[in-house]
Amino acid sequence: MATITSNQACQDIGANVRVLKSTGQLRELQTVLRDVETSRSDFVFCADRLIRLVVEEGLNQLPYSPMSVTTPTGYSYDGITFEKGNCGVSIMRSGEAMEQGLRDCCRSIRIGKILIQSEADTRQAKVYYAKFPPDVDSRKVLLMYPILSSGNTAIQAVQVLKEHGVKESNILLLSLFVTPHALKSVTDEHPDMTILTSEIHPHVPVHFGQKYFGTD
Ligand SMILES: O=P(O)(O)OC[C@H]1O[C@H](OP(=O)(O)OP(=O)(O)O)[C@H](O)[C@@H]1O
Repeated sequence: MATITSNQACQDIGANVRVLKSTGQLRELQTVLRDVETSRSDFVFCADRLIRLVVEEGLNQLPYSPMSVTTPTGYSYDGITFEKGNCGVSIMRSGEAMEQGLRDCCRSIRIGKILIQSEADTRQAKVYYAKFPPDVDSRKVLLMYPILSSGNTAIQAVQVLKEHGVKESNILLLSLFVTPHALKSVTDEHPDMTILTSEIHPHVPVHFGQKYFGTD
């Protein structure tokens, strides 16, 4: 069993933190998502493209085994097959925007959900709902949340997973935009979890959920 921990599509920028390699396409998507003039339709279209890039690269972080197949011409090809035993968990609401990108790659993957809301005055994150596959503690978990601003929501979600028996090292947090502050908070709190993002930047599009779903 092996994993591709570093490849041409992303860079390791510290223990368990990976960032997609910056390309023109990636930069344009990040620009459109930040632009106040972007229509909702363009926003959703570009968000879905960026989500797909992060999800595809997230799948590259999962373990695989060698597998040989026979081609129609009788040639034996030494390929690979990814290990079973993965699941997704989306943090509501904006993490739900990433579910389709994951399903497009892993047709029948199980997807759990967590609802966490921050108190307006204290910014304290509180868990309202959590549903996971029954054997979540033995699975690799692709935790989905597009924006890490303070990081409080993600920190709380990982805590809930740990309370359900998931090992930190089995969690891969997929995010689109992360602030340096959130990155430090999350990695200080949960150092064995892996984080994959498209960008670390002090200004993240905090309007993501509102604009993607068109609700306040
Ligand atoms: O890292 P944190 O500081 O916890 O914040 C993460 C996200 O949550 C907030 O959005 P919102 O409450 O609208 O979340 P939602 O879109 O998921 O509903 C905030 O604007 C960020 O986009």
